[in-house]
Amino acid sequence: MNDAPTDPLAEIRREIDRIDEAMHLLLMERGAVIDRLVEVKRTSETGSAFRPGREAEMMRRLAARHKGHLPLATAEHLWRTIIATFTHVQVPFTLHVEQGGEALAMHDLARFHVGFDVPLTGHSTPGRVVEAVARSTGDLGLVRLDAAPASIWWEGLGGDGPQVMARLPFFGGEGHPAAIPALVLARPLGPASSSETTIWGLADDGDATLSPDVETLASVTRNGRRSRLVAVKGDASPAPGAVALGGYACA
Ligand SMILES: O=C(O)C(=O)C[C@]1(C(=O)O)C=C[C@@H](O)C=C1
Repeated sequence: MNDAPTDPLAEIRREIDRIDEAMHLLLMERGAVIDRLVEVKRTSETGSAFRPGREAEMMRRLAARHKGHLPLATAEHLWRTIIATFTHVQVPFTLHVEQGGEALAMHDLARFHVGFDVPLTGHSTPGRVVEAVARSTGDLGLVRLDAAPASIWWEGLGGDGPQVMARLPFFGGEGHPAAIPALVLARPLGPASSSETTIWGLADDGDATLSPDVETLASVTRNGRRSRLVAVKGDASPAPGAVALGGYACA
């Protein structure tokens, strides 16, 4: 009989190694499943593998089962990195990031969401991000949600051009490491996008009032003409003449 005392630290480390190996094996297995997904998914229709509605569902489930010491933001970052990496594996893309003001926070937000396999290109204004996404087939854009921006940058959204696909931070909350408010842009993705909340652009002479459930995200007044970017739950137009500019799912 071997009655040598077991080293509790060595035992715990063996447990950690077992868990790490299982996680690594599962991640590699996930990669093989993605290979099968590529064959059945009709990515060629949009030129992008990004599926924001599906990602929102996955994030909600992640939050619902989350407990213990690991911060939810860390779990979110790990999964965002995994998902973005597998999005890039399916169809390579660049993330165009507005880095005019708050450049460091925007860079952190980008890396929090896409990890390090997705290349980033910085742009000095949101308008340049919109143009870069418009010129691409499947690139994504990240623009800061500034309530009083220097330009009506959303004039470049809509139609066949870039649209709003997600709003960040998805969870946010106290102490979130990447909480700068921003919008994710992409060329139209068809049914892969979400319109739980829709985004609209509208202009008036400064006299139109909107219903209280309309959230104004940004507003610019020029020569007495006010242009606003607004968000509304559901898909009902907030005002006559409002132009739909995308939509997103919330946590
Ligand atoms: O479900 C898909 O369509 C996928 O491409 C898979 C996956 C993932 O890695 O889970 C990757 C990209 C999408 O944005 C959503 C999810």
